[in-house]
Amino acid sequence: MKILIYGVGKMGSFFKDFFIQRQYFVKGFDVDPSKNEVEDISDFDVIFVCTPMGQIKKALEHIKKDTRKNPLLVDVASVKGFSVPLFKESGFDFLSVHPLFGDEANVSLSHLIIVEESQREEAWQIIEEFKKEGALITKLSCEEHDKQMAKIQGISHFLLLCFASVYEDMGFSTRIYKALAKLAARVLKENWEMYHLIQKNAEEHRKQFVEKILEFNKAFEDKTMFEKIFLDLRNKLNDSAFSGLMLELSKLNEDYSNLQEMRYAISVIDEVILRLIEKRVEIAKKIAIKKMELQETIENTEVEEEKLAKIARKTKLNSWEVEKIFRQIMDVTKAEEYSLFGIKKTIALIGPKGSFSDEVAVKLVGSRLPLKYYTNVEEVMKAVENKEADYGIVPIENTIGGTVIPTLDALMLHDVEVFGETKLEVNHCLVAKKPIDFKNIKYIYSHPQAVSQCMNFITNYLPHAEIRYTSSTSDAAKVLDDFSAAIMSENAAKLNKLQVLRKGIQDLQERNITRFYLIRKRTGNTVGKITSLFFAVENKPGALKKVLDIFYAKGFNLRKLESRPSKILPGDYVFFTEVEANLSDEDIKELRQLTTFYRIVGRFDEISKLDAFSLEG
Ligand SMILES: O=C(O)C(=O)C[C@]1(C(=O)O)C=C[C@@H](O)C=C1
Repeated sequence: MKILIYGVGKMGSFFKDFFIQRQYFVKGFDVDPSKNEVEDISDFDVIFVCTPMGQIKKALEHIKKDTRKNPLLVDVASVKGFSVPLFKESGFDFLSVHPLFGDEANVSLSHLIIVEESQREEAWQIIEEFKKEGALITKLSCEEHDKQMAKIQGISHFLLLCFASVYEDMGFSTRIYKALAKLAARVLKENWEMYHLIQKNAEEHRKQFVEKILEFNKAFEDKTMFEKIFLDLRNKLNDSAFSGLMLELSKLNEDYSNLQEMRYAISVIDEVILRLIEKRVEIAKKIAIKKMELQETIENTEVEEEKLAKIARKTKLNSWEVEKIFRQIMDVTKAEEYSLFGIKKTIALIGPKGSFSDEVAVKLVGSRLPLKYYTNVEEVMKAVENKEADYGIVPIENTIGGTVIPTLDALMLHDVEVFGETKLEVNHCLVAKKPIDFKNIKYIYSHPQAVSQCMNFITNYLPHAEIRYTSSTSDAAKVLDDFSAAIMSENAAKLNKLQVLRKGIQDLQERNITRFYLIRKRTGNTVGKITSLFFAVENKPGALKKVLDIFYAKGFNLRKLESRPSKILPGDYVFFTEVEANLSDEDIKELRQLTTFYRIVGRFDEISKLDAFSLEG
């Protein structure tokens, strides 16, 4: 296919380069000899007529006179009411298009409006090339095209010409003033006849525009009116960017044959997903304001779980993976909802939702702070130490199971401090997917600590069942089948939609209390009626007694005393104690003399509510 570009101005050059880059045979013809590449225009299959509008008629006459073939002509003029009749009169087959270009940063074709189609093979090939480039194709009638262009071009040119008339170069400028001057200069470089034709079509739009200017001129005298107009316009432009994108989306089809087209389609879809997530967040922020007014928590797990279940039912894809995406979207949404109220702090705890730590967190902050779930104490401590989370909740002791050793060991290793403690009464329940006789339960799933707290019940009622440990009580929910049961809190059972077979199965009825530490990255500034610390003494008789004597002499009661291997030498131990006193610098000085090592883990009081707004740190 041999292509002639008739008129090698700005538009002509674009088409010339476009087809040369795609390996076509292309020549330029121009009245300017420096741009002209051919003497003979008779042997071309396609001729793009890119002359100024006032010269189209002459160009068509020239082509008619000189051509031997029956070329397909391409009309690229921007006022179709003017050009199309001329092409029709010429008697040639022609394709009439209006190419629209991308923004400043992207000068390639972004949109091709087809006004007159042609059944010729060459026309199909040309349009395919534009589609491959990623141009969106819209079909409009001649009248419709000119009507829309009269508005789009007519008003913007009018505005720029008015601006040019008041523009003054003052040697300094703002970005917007400069940008407008640049745009106006661009318009003024073009052929005035074409711009006059555009303005002729835009008479009505110009009139409306001038009326609007006068209306605004009056309204802007009033501050409230200005604010209203300003904010309404802001919304209008936001929405129009969005609806433009949706229009692009609606034009995508699945009939692609080439990689570039498919990639473009996906990039449009990605952009739509992104804008939809942003829109989703904006609406959720409005929900957040309502929730605050109604004193409801930001997080509503019931709403979330219901939505996720619905999504999983609806998707044709891997529902587990799709659910993960939506969980992530909800996390982003919640973070934005929280930040609306200036809440950016997060709490790390052992999850999943419904765990005992989760119950504590909800009790402490009423889920006014975003919660980050981890699988074990070590991970929670690391998250706090690395500032992935601002606070952490870790279990330290249970009335039945005793000290939570992994917590002690992790406190020793990580750069965190305890700034508070809180207690939770733990009530274990035996749960299952549906009602089941105890004798038919083959397996019991739960966390080792929960199992150890319910041993009497298990021995008496479920002696035949095999115990299988899981990393958390509510993780057990995931592995349940029709012949197994799990031990977890009533809260976790509710969250996992499980049946409670028996409540309160723990050995010590009413007294199964777990104590939790509230931790944060070490600041060294903790205060409270209790001090937690590690210390080590020389390996000789009476060394520990001397330390204990200090506490005795000062009348400090010890709530707890544990020893843990130092993990350096066999037989080497580190002691952990909770002293019922706010140890002063003086107390610590005395300690230093009698110990080989000591470390204050924190001074703290019992906390029953954490005020998300006044948390320091
Ligand atoms: O429905 C709400 O309350 C919301 O704030 C929205 C949303 C969500 O992203 O879907 C976010 C937080 C809630 O936990 C539940 C749902």
